[in-house]
Amino acid sequence: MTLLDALLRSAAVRAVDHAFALALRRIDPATPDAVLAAAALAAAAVAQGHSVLPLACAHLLLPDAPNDTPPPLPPLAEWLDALRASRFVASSADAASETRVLVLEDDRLALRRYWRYERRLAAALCMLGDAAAPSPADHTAWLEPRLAQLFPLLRSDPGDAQAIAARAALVHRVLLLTGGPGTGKTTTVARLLVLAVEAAARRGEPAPRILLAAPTGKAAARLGESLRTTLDALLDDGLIDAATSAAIPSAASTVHRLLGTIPNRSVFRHDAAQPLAADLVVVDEASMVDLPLMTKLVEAVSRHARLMLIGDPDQLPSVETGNVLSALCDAADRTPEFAAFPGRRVHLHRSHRQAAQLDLAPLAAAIREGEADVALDGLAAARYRGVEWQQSTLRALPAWLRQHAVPHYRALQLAADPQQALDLARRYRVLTALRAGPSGSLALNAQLVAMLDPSRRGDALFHGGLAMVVQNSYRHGLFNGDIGVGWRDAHDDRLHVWFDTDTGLRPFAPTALPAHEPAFALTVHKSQGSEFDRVLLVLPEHDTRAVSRELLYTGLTRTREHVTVWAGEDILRAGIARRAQRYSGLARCFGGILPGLQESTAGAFAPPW
Ligand SMILES: Nc1ncnc2c1ncn2[C@@H]1O[C@H](COP(=O)(O)OP(=O)(O)OP(=O)(O)O)[C@@H](O)[C@H]1O
Repeated sequence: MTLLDALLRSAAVRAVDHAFALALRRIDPATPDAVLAAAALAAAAVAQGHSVLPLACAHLLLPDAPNDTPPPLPPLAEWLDALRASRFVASSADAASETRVLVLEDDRLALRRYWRYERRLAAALCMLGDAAAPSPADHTAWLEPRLAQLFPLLRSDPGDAQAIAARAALVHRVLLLTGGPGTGKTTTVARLLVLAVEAAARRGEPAPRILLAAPTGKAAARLGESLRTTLDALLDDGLIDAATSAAIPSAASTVHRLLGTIPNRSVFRHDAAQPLAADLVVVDEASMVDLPLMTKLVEAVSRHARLMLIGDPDQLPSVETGNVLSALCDAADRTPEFAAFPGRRVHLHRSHRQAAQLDLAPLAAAIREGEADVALDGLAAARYRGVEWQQSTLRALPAWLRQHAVPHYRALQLAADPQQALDLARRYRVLTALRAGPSGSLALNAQLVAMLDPSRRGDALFHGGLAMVVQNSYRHGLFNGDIGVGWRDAHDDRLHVWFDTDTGLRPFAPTALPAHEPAFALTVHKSQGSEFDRVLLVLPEHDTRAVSRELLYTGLTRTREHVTVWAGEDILRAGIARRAQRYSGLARCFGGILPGLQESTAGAFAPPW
């Protein structure tokens, strides 16, 4: 059997990756098996979120199922020789040739499409950063006293990161504002927007046109609400005037909507030729934005505008390709020694959220730092308020679900109207590490559906049922991850599924819904950008690569009040030891050497490609 076929058989590549390699073989039947296998693996890597495949690490991408041993890969030197000799493989120097669908840099193989996205993104960021930045000298006289008013901590702590972020936002065209939950990212954004408006007024200019966006409708709604609450408090305290408050929008939209989707096209209305009508673009939950979307977003920001990307790079990266926010943070952190990132990153460390019921921060920190003993000791001693550890088996789970989860979901059926049902749905959610298998979201959804409405055969289209759309449908204005509630109208007994969309609460006929599945149990990946009062986090019984530090951190931090962790000690320990590695070439695009990448020179960045 060829290596290519063996990879398909062991599920190391998908049928679609295999078909991609076969298409290359049809073009050139003499293409060696090693090249075809590398092509299929590079395509499979994209599906796992990697934008490049370091061939030396390719074995790490093979499935880790205990009884399905993946085939051995070719020795690296031979593999590289075969690739270099292939008509389908470009080195970056001759990457302009369109027939070369793969690009090989050192031992890093990429699909040309994603290689180009990374370069386009880096070029677009450099264009923004290159544009003349306003001189900080304009503001200095008034800025410091004003900062001290808006950021009172500055008086006792000159290193207050929130104030540093605000200062940076006035100077840099590109700002990455990062931090964990409750570290004050939104609070800081509100205040730095105030400063941007006031700075323009002091220069005698009109207020900057500000646009706010987030990858999902839920995250956008949360950003808008949270900014408005902060601004209203500043207004009430007399710290800003009504004109300043009015200059800052209180509505955020999804990134797709901001860019203007065109039905059935992957390009948007706004691009470099038709940039967004904005002087300042703020994108929250940026860790969820994948590489192609981030590229199109940054290209659509006008050359004279500023861009702020807000997010938590410790969370799992976007389900799609590219650990974009993390890669940009990497590049920013290594500037100027190793890279030339055209902006600034400010990280907020301190959590300010005071929840009487929940003390998650020390556990989240131990997991982030990989300190398994600290985390497990704390869990075993019930030291983290609001965190409960159930070291139980999956066999015991259905009874627990019936007792603890089902009452929350039953409450949806008794709600007064669809809006109240959707509000109630935010109170509780079962989260899983995996989609498949006995601990996966598919199995737990099937159990929960059967408990809630035994007449259903697995779908959630019943009164009070929660359904999640799993594909983008621009026609419906529904996007992958949007969750709706089934609602039977008392007058005509017809069931509709109601969604909170960009344009408000909307009903959809079940037959008209895009692809969907029950949403009583969500994978942690799908839960990103959402928060719930209470969460049950279910881990598998056998160790798997999917359980990582980032997955645990993201799953736990979805909760506002209480989380139950259903997991054995071994799984937790293995998960805390593992990092959700994503391979990306983006940081290298900023013309730097990153440690471990074995580059010999730090070439200067030279856009555009
Ligand atoms: N410097 C500060 N001093 C006191 N309280 C603060 C400070 N910064 C933020 N807070 C409070 O901490 C809470 C969390 O702040 P905020 O919502 O801005 O955090 P966030 O990082 O945006 O959170 P999320 O992860 O939910 O997006 C809010 O109640 C806010 O008022």
